[in-house]
Amino acid sequence: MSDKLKNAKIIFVVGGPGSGKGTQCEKVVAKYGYTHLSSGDLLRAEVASGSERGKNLSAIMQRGELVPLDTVLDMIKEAMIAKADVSKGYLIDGYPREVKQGEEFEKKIGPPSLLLYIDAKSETMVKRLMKRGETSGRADDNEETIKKRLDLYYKATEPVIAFYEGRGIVRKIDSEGSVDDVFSNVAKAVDSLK
Ligand SMILES: Nc1ncnc2c1ncn2[C@@H]1O[C@H](COP(=O)(O)OP(=O)(O)O)[C@@H](O)[C@H]1O
Ligand SMILES: Nc1ncnc2c1ncn2[C@H]1C[C@H](O)[C@@H](COP(=O)(O)OP(=O)(O)O)O1
Ligand SMILES: [Mg+2]
Repeated sequence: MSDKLKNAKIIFVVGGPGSGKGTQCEKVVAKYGYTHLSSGDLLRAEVASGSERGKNLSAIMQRGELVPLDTVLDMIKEAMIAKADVSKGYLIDGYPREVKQGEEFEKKIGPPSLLLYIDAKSETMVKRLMKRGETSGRADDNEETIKKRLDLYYKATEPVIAFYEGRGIVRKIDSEGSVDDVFSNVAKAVDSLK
């Protein structure tokens, strides 16, 4: 356990690909000043660095699969420590994507105070990702990979919700409405933390 993160306020942001996690996190940062760490963004930065590790990660992500737990957890922990002196709290976006990731995170860093479950219909997520794919330049925003990512989400990530529901820290947010309507409910959930 790293002392610097001992009492850090941690919010897990969990939801399917294209549910709106990143969009809502940006609005939480603007309003509350939290530190937004997106597992996907950290991984894409590693890929962009051209490192050997990045090459391996890129192949996995293009297949819509999960990268190794230790890799993504170490990257998140490193990024959290780097901001520990200035952070008001952390939005961990896109992690955990399976129950054992949550367990490992809690062993190495600490427990979450809240889990924001960003919930959208499958067809909505596909529609949004296909649209995002027109401009994102992401190798995983294509029909075939989107399907794999959705399958993986329902199989591996939805059990994360149930795991934390047992602790009473899950706030389910309907993400079908407009960005602002969704955010008004996200803000209520974050305010409940104060
Ligand atoms: N409430 C919403 N209504 C319509 N489009 C949305 C909404 N939230 C996000 N989007 C769009 O859907 C795509 C996926 O959103 P994003 O925040 O990247 O989701 P995630 O991080 O969960 O994959 C983006 O192009 C984003 O602009
Ligand atoms: N916690 C995690 N464990 C394993 N792989 C992860 C991960 N977070 C992200 N990845 C990999 C698999 C994802 O399909 C890919 C993109 O992640 P992302 O940017 O969070 O996707 P999205 O924002 O579209 O939901 O990176
Ligand atoms: Mg995202």
